[in-house]
Amino acid sequence: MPHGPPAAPILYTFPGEEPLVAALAEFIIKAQDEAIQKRDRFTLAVSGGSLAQHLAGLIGNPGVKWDKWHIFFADERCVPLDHEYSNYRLINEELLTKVDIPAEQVHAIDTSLLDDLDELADEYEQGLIREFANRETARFPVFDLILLGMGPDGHTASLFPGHALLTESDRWVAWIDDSPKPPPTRITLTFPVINHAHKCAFVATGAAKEDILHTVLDKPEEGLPSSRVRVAQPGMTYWFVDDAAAAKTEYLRTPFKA
Ligand SMILES: O=C1O[C@H](COP(=O)(O)O)[C@@H](O)[C@H](O)[C@H]1O
Repeated sequence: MPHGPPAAPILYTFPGEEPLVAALAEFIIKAQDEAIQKRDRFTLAVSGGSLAQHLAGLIGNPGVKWDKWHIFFADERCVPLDHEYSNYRLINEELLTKVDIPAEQVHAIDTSLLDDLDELADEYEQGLIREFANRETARFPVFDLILLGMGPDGHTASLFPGHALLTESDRWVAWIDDSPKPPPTRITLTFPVINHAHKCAFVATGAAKEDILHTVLDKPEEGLPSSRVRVAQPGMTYWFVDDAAAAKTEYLRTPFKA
């Protein structure tokens, strides 16, 4: 199906952690069911950071069909997989070690290439090509779902404010060696990939995110990275936010319905 201009993001707010985690699991399972019905598999890109702990509603959930899941990383820090900074380590500890997903369906970076960021990003992109080639005719891979976080500076994945990568229009996976947040070296999916997904969902919680959420949702013209996530239609962008993070935004709330 051809892609159209992006629709405005949908904002769901929740009174606390527990209802947000439950709703997010329902939302992910619905995306999974739609994907399996149409394509017999579920392709997901996950972020690191605080997102990992918000995936707890999937653990032990009978609705999840783990054998159909193919997990990539929206961004990864260029460190060994057991390093304290590794996004893989976080997701592995919080989720993957607690569920029954085939190991070959989890696509971590190739840590033998940590000394050559160009090679590392290229190898990760090749993994996407192997997964998506001949399945979608689009110029970019079309993930069923990309789960994103947002840093207090408005960054998402490893796309930071003011960085040259914000205008990348060709590569699927890019590297940086000047991340303002440690560690400096990272790879990241680029905006064209993120904005071609079937669905993209941000998760942001806590009062430390209230100012930046206000800017990102109410002043998109400022062009912060998280404001630039606008999935092309028929895809959609969603925000799962708790009341603390939503305290300052005046953006229209939508009642959650999976
Ligand atoms: O550095 C990163 O930060 C963002 C946001 O993290 P959070 O802990 O504030 O939610 C995260 O989404 C990204 O994957 C990570 O590499």
